[in-house]
Amino acid sequence: MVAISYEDIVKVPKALLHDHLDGGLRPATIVELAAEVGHELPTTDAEALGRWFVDAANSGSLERYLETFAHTVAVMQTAPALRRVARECALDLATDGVVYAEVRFAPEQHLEQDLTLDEVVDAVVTGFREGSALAAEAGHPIRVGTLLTAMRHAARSQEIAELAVRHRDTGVVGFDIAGAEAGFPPTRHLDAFEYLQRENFHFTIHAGEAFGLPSIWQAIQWCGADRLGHGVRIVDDITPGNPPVLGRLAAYVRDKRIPLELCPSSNVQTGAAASIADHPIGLLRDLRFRVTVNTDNRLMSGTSMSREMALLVDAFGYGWKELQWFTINAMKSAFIPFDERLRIIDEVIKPAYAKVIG
Ligand SMILES: O=c1[nH]cnc2c1ncn2[C@H]1C[C@H](O)[C@@H](CO)O1
Ligand SMILES: [Zn+2]
Repeated sequence: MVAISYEDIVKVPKALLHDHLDGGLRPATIVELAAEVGHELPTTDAEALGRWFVDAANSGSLERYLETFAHTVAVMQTAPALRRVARECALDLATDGVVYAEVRFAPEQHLEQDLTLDEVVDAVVTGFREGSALAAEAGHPIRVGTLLTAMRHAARSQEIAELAVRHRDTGVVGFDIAGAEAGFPPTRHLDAFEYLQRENFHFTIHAGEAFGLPSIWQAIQWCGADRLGHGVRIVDDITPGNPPVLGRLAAYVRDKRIPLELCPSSNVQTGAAASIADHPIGLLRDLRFRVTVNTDNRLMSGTSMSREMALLVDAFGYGWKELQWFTINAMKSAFIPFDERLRIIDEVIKPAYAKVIG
């Protein structure tokens, strides 16, 4: 069998559920926007800046990895800057062959000048719409949904949850919490999650990345998360063996088909996995958890959706069937309505993979 190349993977449709807007800027855009606002960068050479982000994020600690966002958030403080970054994000994802993406960001981090929360969301959603239109013209149709993130160390989750619900008919499809995990359990934001449930809205929670099972358990059993952002530490509840034995929480996650938004390169950088080959995605896929493949932060990982898949092909020998399975898993787990998900699976994903599977 001929190995699948990165270039082949770019050509097939992919679905991405976990990508941060402020973790995916083009280095050249950061340089330009920083010059406009007088923000000092580690270097003003775009190529060197791209390398700087990856090196700085290769820290082995989530907290240090998150420090790099100071430079992206600093240049995303005006409506035109947010709109541009969102437009370029949609274009870059579409050019990489992503046909469906949920992109998240934290509106509360973009209030340093005089924008309101609603203006921040409007600017980003407009940028995604413009980028998607440009991508469609260029022959790369993409549907981008926005997720609003609240920072878990802060105390604005209820406000951000209400903001998300307010914009649910104009592009916002879900809610999330992110930021340093240790010391900031999801139950701190229980009011927000209960509010979202009463509103029949969707949410995912970053859990089981830098902190283990208690965080995953709270996210699901206390907060009612629809999906787990990362969730990779669910392996701590699986005893190796032949066959491996699932504890009660791991069994629950698998039985209920709770989607895991796994982000291989990001996990290697923050120390959640030793290498791609050692990443629990191999085991979790073999055990048929609802596994999805994601980028997390394309800038900090120097990656793309196609590159993440290519790394998995190299490490685990996956073929087109597995790549299709990841893609359909993601599409089934998306926060847009069922009929739209089905349309993308039946009309876009399955026909394209049928051609390459043969
Ligand atoms: O992988 C992550 N874990 C926790 N927080 C994260 C991760 N990637 C990005 N963030 C944070 C930093 C961003 O500023 C924020 C909103 O996108 O979310
Ligand atoms: Zn993330």
